[in-house]
Amino acid sequence: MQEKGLLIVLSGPSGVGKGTVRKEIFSQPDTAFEYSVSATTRKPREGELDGVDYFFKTREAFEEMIENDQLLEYAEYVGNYYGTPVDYVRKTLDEGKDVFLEIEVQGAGQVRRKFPEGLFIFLAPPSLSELENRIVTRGTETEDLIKGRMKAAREELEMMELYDYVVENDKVELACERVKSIVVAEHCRRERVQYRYKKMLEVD
Ligand SMILES: Nc1nc2c(ncn2[C@@H]2O[C@H](COP(=O)(O)OP(=O)(O)O)[C@@H](O)[C@H]2O)c(=O)[nH]1
Ligand SMILES: Nc1ncnc2c1ncn2[C@@H]1O[C@H](COP(=O)(O)OP(=O)(O)O)[C@@H](O)[C@H]1O
Repeated sequence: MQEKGLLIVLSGPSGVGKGTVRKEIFSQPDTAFEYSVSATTRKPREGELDGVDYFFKTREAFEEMIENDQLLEYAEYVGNYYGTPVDYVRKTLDEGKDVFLEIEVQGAGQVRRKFPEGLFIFLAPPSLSELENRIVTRGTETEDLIKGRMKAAREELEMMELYDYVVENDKVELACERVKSIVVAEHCRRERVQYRYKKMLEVD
């Protein structure tokens, strides 16, 4: 039987740099994880592509996905739905590949209940003021939305203790290295290595 891949969940407050760290990880040629593209009802930002950055959906289409049980998790965040299509995740894990989710903390909580064997990594900002700087300098939000995101961020930071690992995103390259090292260590810690040896011993 094919050994299953590892479900890696990167979460943390909005504006901490999840998207930035994820893009950097996936731009590196030695990264062997598969990225799970999320569905959302938020409008595409300039340069974003359907099916690459997100599957952009209407509210009706998204609600249909919820009703048809097509989402592993979903959350409504600052007025929009975000969710993880479940088929891709299951299929890819069954193929023995690691799947990487980059999602906000409500959704990560749902994934934890469904996939307790997943690897849950919390990306933390160096400070609250730096988090606010990042949300402001990104410049995609109005003042009201920034306030909403900061309020959510404070609550989200309290969820940190439910995670397997906390990675500080001080410098993007360092944060990426930490995430990748954790995944390597996790593979060594779990049955994967033992499983391979068991197979070898069975053959001999
Ligand atoms: N629960 C959940 N959250 C998601 C998903 N995809 C993206 N998010 C999160 O939704 C939040 C808002 O995303 P977005 O509008 O792209 O803004 P940004 O990531 O803050 O630039 C971020 O915290 C994302 O990580 C998903 O499939 N499920
Ligand atoms: N380590 C970092 N140092 C400084 N700025 C960062 C760092 N990581 C991300 N940023 C910036 O912070 C802002 C928010 O990052 P983003 O990846 O959109 O966050 P998230 O996906 O968590 O909402 C962006 O302007 C990004 O360039």
